[in-house]
Parts: sequence; C-alpha cells; structure tokens
Amino acid sequence: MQEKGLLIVLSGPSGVGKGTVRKEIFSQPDTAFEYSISMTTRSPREGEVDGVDYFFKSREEFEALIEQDKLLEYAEFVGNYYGTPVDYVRETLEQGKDVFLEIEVQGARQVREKFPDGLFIFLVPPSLSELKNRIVTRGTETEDVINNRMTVAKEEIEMMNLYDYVVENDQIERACDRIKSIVVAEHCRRERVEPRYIKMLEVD
Ligand SMILES: Nc1ncnc2c1ncn2[C@@H]1O[C@H](COP(=O)(O)OP(=O)(O)OP(=O)(O)O)[C@@H](O)[C@H]1O
Ligand SMILES: Nc1nc2c(ncn2[C@@H]2O[C@H](COP(=O)(O)O)[C@@H](O)[C@H]2O)c(=O)[nH]1
Repeated sequence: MQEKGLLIVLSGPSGVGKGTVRKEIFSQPDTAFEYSISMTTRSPREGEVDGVDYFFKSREEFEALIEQDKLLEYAEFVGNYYGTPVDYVRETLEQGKDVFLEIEVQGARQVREKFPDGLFIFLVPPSLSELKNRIVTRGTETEDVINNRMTVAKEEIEMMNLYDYVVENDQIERACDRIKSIVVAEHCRRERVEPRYIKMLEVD
C-alpha cells in the first residue's frame, strides 16, 4: 500500500501552456492530484483570485517567508518572486496524496535536489515561433516583458535533459493525456498505488 504521495513537477518555458494544461488536468473528475498554490509578488492579472491562482504577497512578505524557511523552493523570474509553500507540500505527501507543482525551471532544479525521487516533466512548444505566438496572443504582458520571457525561454529549453519526461504541448487534450499516462506508469514502476485506485482496493 502507498505510504507517501508522489511529487509531480510540471515545468517549461513561459507561455508553453503549463497553466492551461494544469487547469485542464484539474478540471477532469478522475484527477486525484492536489495542486500546490504558489506564492508570488507579481500583481494579479485580470480575473485572478488570491488563494486560488496564487497567494499574492508583497516583496517584504515574500522575503520574510524566505527568512523563515517556509518555501520548498523559490525563484526570481523576470522581476518577481515565485515560491512553493513547503508545509503544504510535505503534509499533503505524508497523507499519501500526489502533489502537483507548476513552476519555472530554476525552482524545479531546487525541488530536484530536495526530492530526487519526484517526477519531473518538461513541457515543450511545437516551435519557438509558436511559443512567442502564445505569449503574444495571451495578451497579458508588455512587449518588453515578452522579449525578456523569450530570452529566458531559450535558456530554459536547454535544461530539458534534466527532466524525466519531455511532453510536447501541441494540443491541450493530448498533452494532458500524456501527462496523466506518465503519472499512472510511474506509479506502477514505483510499485505505488495511484491515490484514485486505493478505494477500489479497499472494497472486499
Ligand atoms: N496546445 C495549445 N495550443 C494553442 N494555444 C495554447 C496551447 N496551450 C496553451 N495555449 C495558449 O498559450 C497561452 C499561454 O498559455 P499559459 O498561460 O497556460 O502558459 P504558461 O506556460 O503557464 O505561461 P507562464 O509560464 O508565462 O505562466 C495562452 O493564451 C493559452 O491559451
Ligand atoms: N519557481 C517557481 N515558479 C513558479 C511558481 N509558481 C509559478 N511559477 C512559474 O513562474 C512563471 C511565471 O508565472 P506567471 O503566472 O507570472 O506567468 C511560470 O513559468 C510559472 O510556472 C513557484 O511557486 N515557483
């Protein structure tokens, strides 16, 4: 029987579709992962809700969390801090539930050091021009920020060989299916029962 949950890390360059794919996965009723809501100093985008999309913090508040060792990982990404609350992740894994992080690559590297047995998945775009097209079409960043994110994206894509799996986000549904299949396969490989199947085993 499963003792601890699996830590699943989804990373990849800005604009590849990590948030879109994650939201689609979590909208599906058979998804049994727990999403770890990140902290950020970035301002909320239109429609974003504190405690749902992110915990929005001031720089002072965020730096206090760093001082208090409350973050599993954190990174400064294009001028803002982003970080993962450590207590939530550890407590949820201890309960035997899978935890899903959607984070950029500097943070994923830090998580790999602390959780070498985590499952690290890198999402890639079909091409760099499609990546730019997606950031531009999203319409949430200024031209300067888009150019910065594209420069960082090229460096990030070079890191893909540090991951366990690379998944192309050509179509949202297909990328979600691939990620969910990888998780099922990894549970089997690690001889752990995936949380959504545990109930089935409890039936006499
Ligand atoms: N497979 C896809 N095909 C076409 N467009 C997509 C696909 N996946 C996501 N998109 C679009 O690309 C844009 C960027 O997606 P999203 O915000 O999810 O990326 P992200 O990787 O989370 O970005 P960031 O790292 O900047 O937060 C959105 O407008 C989204 O609708
Ligand atoms: N290292 C971390 N990166 C994170 C975290 N939460 C989100 N992110 C990543 O930051 C960028 C920018 O996000 P955006 O919402 O401003 O577009 C993106 O790659 C996110 O995946 C985190 O806790 N730690």
